[in-house]
Amino acid sequence: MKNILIFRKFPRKALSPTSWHRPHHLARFCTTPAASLLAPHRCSSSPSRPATPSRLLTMSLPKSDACRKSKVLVFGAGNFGSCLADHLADSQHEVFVWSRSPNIVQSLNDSHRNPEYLKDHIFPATLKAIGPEFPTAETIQQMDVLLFAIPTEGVRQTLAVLRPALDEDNLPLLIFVNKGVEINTRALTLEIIVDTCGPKIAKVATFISGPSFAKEIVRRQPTSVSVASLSKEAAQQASDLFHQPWFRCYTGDDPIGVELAGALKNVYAIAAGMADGLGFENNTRAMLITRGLAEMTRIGTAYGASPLTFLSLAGVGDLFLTCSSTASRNFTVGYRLGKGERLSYILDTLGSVAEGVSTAKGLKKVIDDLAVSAPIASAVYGVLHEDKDVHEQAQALLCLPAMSELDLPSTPGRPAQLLMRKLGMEIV
Ligand SMILES: NC(=O)c1ccc[n+]([C@@H]2O[C@H](COP(=O)([O-])OP(=O)(O)OC[C@H]3O[C@@H](n4cnc5c(N)ncnc54)[C@H](O)[C@@H]3O)[C@@H](O)[C@H]2O)c1
Ligand SMILES: O=P(O)(O)OC[C@H](O)CO
Repeated sequence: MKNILIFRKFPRKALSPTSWHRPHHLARFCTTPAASLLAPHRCSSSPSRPATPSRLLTMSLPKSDACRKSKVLVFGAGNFGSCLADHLADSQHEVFVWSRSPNIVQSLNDSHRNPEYLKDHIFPATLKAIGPEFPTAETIQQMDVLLFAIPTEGVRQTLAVLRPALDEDNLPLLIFVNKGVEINTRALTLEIIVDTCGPKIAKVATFISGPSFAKEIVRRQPTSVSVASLSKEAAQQASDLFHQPWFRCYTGDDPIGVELAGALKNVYAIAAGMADGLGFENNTRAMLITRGLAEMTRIGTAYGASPLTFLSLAGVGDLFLTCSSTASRNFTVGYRLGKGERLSYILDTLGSVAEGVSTAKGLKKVIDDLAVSAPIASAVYGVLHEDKDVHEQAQALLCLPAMSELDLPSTPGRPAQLLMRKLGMEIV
């Protein structure tokens, strides 16, 4: 696969080994009695800033190019944008976060708190918020890394505004963490990037996905993610940027699979939540996770992704997390539907995005186009967007005829091949 690397060498300054081994907020939680090593604890000078289990303080990463300081601009100060900005600022990078909300910008800068998301968390004082105006071309051009943490429906518009500020011969690293499919076009983010920024930029775009609740990352609970790009070098650089003992990165070259997995698992999390809300128990959840994985793999393979990607952190890892926790917004939407609440009321009161609701719509078109069997996703679509009764959909699923367990489509790959052609590349 031929690939031209065009992004700028980053970062510029080397971190000192001390700061690398002990990110700044951890330095405030120095020694801890052995008995409390595993319990998150608090520092008297910063009472609400939670610590990493302190034995991590003794861990260090090998010195490499990663031990350098980058200038990062995060688009979106919601749960995930704020949490990743926090993580990178703690790793001594110079981090800016853009928000459309003047209230969030002011509060992050003045009191180091986000008044709408992760409200209990105190962010590093080094983190700077900008907005509500879109960042200027001058600001964008100073960055080594642009990190997009906004819902998929906002990516096309954001990239269209941003594009004139990008110099194809001197690109920052571009990282996307959204997990969804665009409703009207059924496009993945890689395709949105090709459409708005062109193939040269899309070839180096990098996608991070995996089991990663924002509220646990800010408490430095050990977390792992998949980092995928068509450019090996871009994936490695993104991994170097994020990798820490409590945030482990695993690189790969199947961005289409990683993206699809991240988007699809949200739909199955809604299904698992519905089952819980209806009163079904553990066997049923395990069935939904396993059959959901089979569906995801079938859809992904028909699309042209590698079936193995669905066994990754972005695949089964995130599916397992999101289908088994009430901390998931998608699971919560399903649970409340199962309990009989109306979707419009649930979305009005959720306070944050549940990407599975819009993805189920885009995904339905993908499933129909591919003529792939995805009864669980279709049932979720029926409840969300065709006003079908959740009990009836569950019953219809349970009454499906017996089938073969591990069928994969025999002629996979059309949409991915079309996308690769747009990129001037072929799947090998
Ligand atoms: N929260 C998590 O734990 C988590 C983990 C991994 C991935 N993600 C993914 O990250 C993405 C963002 O999720 P989140 O949890 O931060 O959502 P959120 O609802 O908490 O925040 C979304 C942010 O994006 C902003 N936004 C929305 N539309 C926008 C637009 N058109 N232009 C600019 N900004 C816009 C909102 O104002 C808000 O600040 C989603 O795709 C989600 O699936 C979230
Ligand atoms: O709260 P959810 O359902 O959007 O899940 C958040 C993340 O995607 C979990 O990895």
